[in-house]
Amino acid sequence: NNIPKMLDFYSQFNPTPMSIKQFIDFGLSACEKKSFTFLRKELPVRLANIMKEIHLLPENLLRMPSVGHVNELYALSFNEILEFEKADTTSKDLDRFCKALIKIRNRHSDVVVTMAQGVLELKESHEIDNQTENSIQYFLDRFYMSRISIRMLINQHTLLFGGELTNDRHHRHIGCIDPQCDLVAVVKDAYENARFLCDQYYLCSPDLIINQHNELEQGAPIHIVYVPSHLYHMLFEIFKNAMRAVVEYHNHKNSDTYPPIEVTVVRGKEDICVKMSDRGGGIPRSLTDQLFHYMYSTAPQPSKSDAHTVPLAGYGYGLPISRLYARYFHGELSLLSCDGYGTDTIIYMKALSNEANELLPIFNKTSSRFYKTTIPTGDWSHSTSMNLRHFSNNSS
Ligand SMILES: N#Cc1c[nH]c2ncccc12
Repeated sequence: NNIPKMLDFYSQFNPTPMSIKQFIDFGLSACEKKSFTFLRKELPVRLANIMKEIHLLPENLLRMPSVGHVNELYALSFNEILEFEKADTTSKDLDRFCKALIKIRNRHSDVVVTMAQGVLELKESHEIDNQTENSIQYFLDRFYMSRISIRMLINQHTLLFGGELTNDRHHRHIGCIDPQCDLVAVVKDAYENARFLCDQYYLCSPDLIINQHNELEQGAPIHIVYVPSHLYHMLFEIFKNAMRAVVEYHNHKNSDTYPPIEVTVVRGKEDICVKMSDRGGGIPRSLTDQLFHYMYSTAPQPSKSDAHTVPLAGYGYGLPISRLYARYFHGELSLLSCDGYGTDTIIYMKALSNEANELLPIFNKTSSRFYKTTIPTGDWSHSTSMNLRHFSNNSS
């Protein structure tokens, strides 16, 4: 196929966001033909929307070898799905479609790391100005959100129709969604795994206290219709950062006991929150934004040989991508730190599955304009002494 023409065609359409409720209802009626008919249009639309944006990247990033490689992967996958444009819905075609989706998912498994390498190649070869950094931050948030959404669609289809037996532990799951996800159980699971790494690296780890508050049913366990693997990913990342902060902060204070990490799970009418509070010394407000910056978080990764010395929390892309998982279904991940004391990190999720809509990037004039405009000069005062340059030196 002539890719540029097809790219222009499919990028004209806006992606169609699904809510968790729609994923559940669709999964319960489980019609493979309907799913196939939806995906053979929706997947090319989502791929084309983000591929058009890749081509708008700052020239020097686009020229990086790793970014070129990712571009090729997307073109290949885009083409492979277009093979099914005219296919009818015989069971043979449906089976080939499933196999193609699994092949595409595997092809793209390393894309997060490959893009990070592309950013590193740029960092090591060019001076990065503010506009480039802003474009990269804007792009990667949208690129990784698009990727989360495409992998969600592929996982739902292959889990529902791919013939892979769902292990009985998850017989009630609809694809990768658990209609009765037990939040406290996921918190404990993420804590145990992060604690294992912490013990291995620091030979100690902070304890865990879990509080629950169910505003709608006093004392009842708190469940949510959600994707457990997304919640786990966010909690595991935050636990690693919190444990590292607590142990490193208290080690240099030569205290041998660590304040526990407190997790509070709250169910409200509109939001379900998981707040994690640590007394790990916190970080200054001037640095909190950087935790979510891809440029700042991109450092040469340790090679496989010294993998055992990988820091517990490397501030890799874990936090920015965890925030994307929270935002993907219209939630949020907020980090509120008190420098000198500790940090609260709150994961917000929608309590109602019909409000948990996918949040998808749209390629249009607005997004294109972002890459072209220069950042407006500041319109708030600065604290430098420059303001005093018209006055005599006030130290005299
Ligand atoms: N995520 C997360 C964090 C949780 N606690 C932290 N303390 C210092 C820096 C980052 C964190």
